[in-house]
Order: sequence, then structure tokens, then C-alpha cells
Amino acid sequence: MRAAEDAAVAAGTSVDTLMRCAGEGIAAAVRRLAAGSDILVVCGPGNNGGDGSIAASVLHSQGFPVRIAATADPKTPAARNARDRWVGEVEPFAQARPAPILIDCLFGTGLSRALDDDLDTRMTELARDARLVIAADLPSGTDADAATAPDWARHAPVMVTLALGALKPAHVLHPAAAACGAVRLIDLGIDRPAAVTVAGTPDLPCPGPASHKYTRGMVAIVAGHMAGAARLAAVAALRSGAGYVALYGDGGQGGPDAIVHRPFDGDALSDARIGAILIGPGLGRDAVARDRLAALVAADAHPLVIDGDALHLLDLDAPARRTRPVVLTPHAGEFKALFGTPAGSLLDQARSAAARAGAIVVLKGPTTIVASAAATRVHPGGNPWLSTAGTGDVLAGTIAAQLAHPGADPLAAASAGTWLHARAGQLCGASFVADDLANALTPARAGA
Ligand SMILES: NC(=O)C1=CN([C@@H]2O[C@H](COP(=O)(O)OP(=O)(O)OC[C@H]3O[C@@H](n4cnc5c(N)ncnc54)[C@H](O)[C@@H]3O)[C@@H](O)[C@H]2O)[C@@H](O)CC1
Repeated sequence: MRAAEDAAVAAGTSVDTLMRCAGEGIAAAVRRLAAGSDILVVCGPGNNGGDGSIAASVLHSQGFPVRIAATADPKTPAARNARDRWVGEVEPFAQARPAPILIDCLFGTGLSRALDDDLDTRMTELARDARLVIAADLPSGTDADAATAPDWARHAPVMVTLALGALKPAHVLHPAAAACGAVRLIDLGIDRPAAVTVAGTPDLPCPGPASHKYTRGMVAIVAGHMAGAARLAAVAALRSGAGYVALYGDGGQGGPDAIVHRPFDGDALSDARIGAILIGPGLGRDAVARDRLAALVAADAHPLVIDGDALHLLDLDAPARRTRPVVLTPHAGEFKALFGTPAGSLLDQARSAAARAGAIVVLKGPTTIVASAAATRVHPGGNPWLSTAGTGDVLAGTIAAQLAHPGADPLAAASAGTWLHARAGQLCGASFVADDLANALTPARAGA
């Protein structure tokens, strides 16, 4: 975002103009929410504080009862110009009187270290005394990239965060995202960078009159030690749109009769009608599993989804030698084991990992990130009840089904699968099991 602001400034848009847009946008949002109550705007020394000065001046000129409290004098030229517009007193932050509406403009993206204890304590007091806390750009003390949250926002929640110009990683990654409350984007009239792209409803293919089971996508799933995990993935693949799902190896008993069971052999998996192969759920980590994974990756015959146990057996240099796409679906622990801790925000880390592996990476978590080397799609707001055994197997099957569709773009397919999985999770509500989730993919798919 700072790069976008810098580019806008370099192209002739002054910081004062951007700040005016930001301040007016904040004032407009506050006007809708304040309902005539007293407003306290707390301002820091930088441009975030400048946004607050503009917002306060606009609100004052419109007759709203508004006061400013500041931690220090403005330190940037634009923030000084903004403060010059303010006609009222400026209260010292430490002694500021609370108000029912608190507008937090202490620090935004320029935060250079954690908040001092006295600032944090005073913010806690002011926020606790407020009926409504609104943060300009970020709750002060939030690291925009590392997505850490300040203590005060844990004690006295921010209801609304007004993201200025673009979403930053902290607006979508936890714990900061939880501390932001509802996030509203304020347009500053500058081009939004693609750093944070929240995935919208995917454009999913529907069968036409000429469709048959193979044109809808055939998914092959390699089963292993825990046959139930592979079966969950198989049900998910069927219910999320695949036309044909075959389990190779020991798929065990049970599951819908629509799932075809076959022995694992290299010839079967070279079937040209297969649209994508999934390996990993319940696979085990023995030598047989390792050999099967290595053979599939080397064969380069079909797009691959690699999940669970298979991520522990993967030679990370192998996907880049293939021509057909590979999707890796690690949770945080598997991600760290595979890639360590690359630099930057979690979004940067997922993109670096995708570049390193030559694969699409689906980094699973409360916010799931789908990344290629060049782009990320963010899926925030997953139902926390998804934290139950087997939901990862369901996700892997769902992604495999999207990838198996003829002509599928791997990043879009992985993102669509992640979206469907999250939607099914929402439909399930509370205290569900992975089998329910797999079944909920039918209504999730129908509603997309
Ligand atoms: N860059 C731009 O062109 C624009 C920026 N805007 C606003 O400006 C913000 C970024 O402004 P700045 O870069 O001035 O940064 P901030 O206003 O976030 O804070 C920077 C100031 O705070 C001090 N500081 C940082 N961490 C501190 C800490 N822990 N304790 C005490 N002091 C600390 C710094 O020394 C500096 O004086 C954005 O979040 C947004 O609100 C908007 O006005 C639109 C235009």
C-alpha cells in the first residue's frame, strides 16, 4: 500500500490530497455511525494523525460535537497542514476526556515498534469508556504486515476499521484481523495494489447438454493406511462437481457406491481421462507411500494435489521439473516443515513458497491463502468449527475436483475449492463432523 501511495504521489497526487480523501472518508463513515454522540479523535504525530485532524475538522464544520486529543505535535508537512485546519483546542492525549465515539488515528502503517505501555494503557481506558471505537486504517499498534494486534484492542474491541486506499495484510490475517472488527474500505482514488485480493464467489463451470462424466472432471485419489480420509476426500470431490471419482489402493469399506474402487497400479493412473490426482489424505509415510508419490510426481501425466502425509514425503525440487500443475495444501505446521519461515507477511511467505516449489500453495488457517508465485487469493472468515478432524481431507478433495475440470486454471481452481469448502463450513453451522461438511458441498455448490 505504501508503494501505491508513493507511486500516486510520484505521479502528481500530493500527500495532502490523499490525506483529504482519507479524512473526508473517515468523517463520512463516522457521520453514519455517531448519531449525534460526542466524538473524540485521538491523533498521533504522523499522517495517520493528519487523517484524524481532517476528519475532525470536517465533522466540526458539519455541526458534530468533536474534540481532538494528540500524543505530540504533527511531524509531517501534510499532518501539520491538516492540523492547521483545526479551529478547536487540542487536548493532551494523557489527560483526554473520554467520549462515546472514539476515533483512533494514533498510528497507521508507519508504526515502527510496539506501542509504549503508557499509550496502550490510555488507549485501553479511552476505548473501554467509548460506546463505539473506530480505527483509521489500522487499530494503533497493529503491524500492517506481521498482523500482530495491540493489547488495548484485545481489552476493548474495535468495532470498525476503515482501511484507507487498500486492504493491508493485517486486515485479513489473524490475530490483527480479529482486532479490526468489521473492515470497510475507503477509496482514496489510487490504484489498488494486488497485495491483498480477497477471493469473491468463484465462477464455477456447470454441466451443459453435451456434458458427460469425464467432461465434468475425473478425480483419482490414491488411498493409503487410513482409508476413511481418502473416502472423505472422494465424497467431497463428487459433491463439489467432479463427474467421476476413483479410489486407487485400499479404499476400505463404506462411502457412497458412486465411488469406484480400483487397485493401485501405474497403468491405471496413466488413464488419459483422469483430470487430476489427489495423494496424501490418510496415505501413511512408509516406503510404499513414498514410492507412490515419487512415481506420480515424476510421471507428470496429470495435475496433482498433494496433501497431508504426502507433504512430508515430497522432494521439494520435484514439482518444478513437471509441466503439469501441482497444488500443495499445507497447514501452518506442514508449511513450516516444508519451507521454513520465508521473509515478509504470511501472504509474501505463501507467494515465496509457491515460487520455491513451482506449485500453487494453499496455506490453510483461519484465513486461508491460495498463492502462485505471482498472485495471492485470500479467504478470510472461515468457520472456526472447521477445526475438526477430516476437514483438510474434504478440502483436498474439493480442490482436486475443481482442478480436474478440463481447462482449469490451477490458481483459480485451488481458490474455488477453498471458497466452496468455506461456504460448506458456513452452511454446517456449529459442532459438525467432516462427513457433514463433505455432504454440505452439494448445497454450497448449488448456491455458488
Ligand atoms: N503515505 C501517504 O501518502 C498517506 C498516508 N495516509 C495515512 O498515513 C498513515 C501512515 O502515515 P505515517 O507514515 O506518517 O505513519 P503513522 O502516522 O502511522 O506514524 C508515524 C509516526 O509515528 C511514530 N511512531 C511509530 N511507531 C511508534 C510507536 N510505537 N510509538 C510512538 N511513536 C511511534 C513515528 O516516529 C512517526 O512520527 C497511513 O496509515 C494512513 O492513515 C493517508 O493520509 C493517505 C496518504
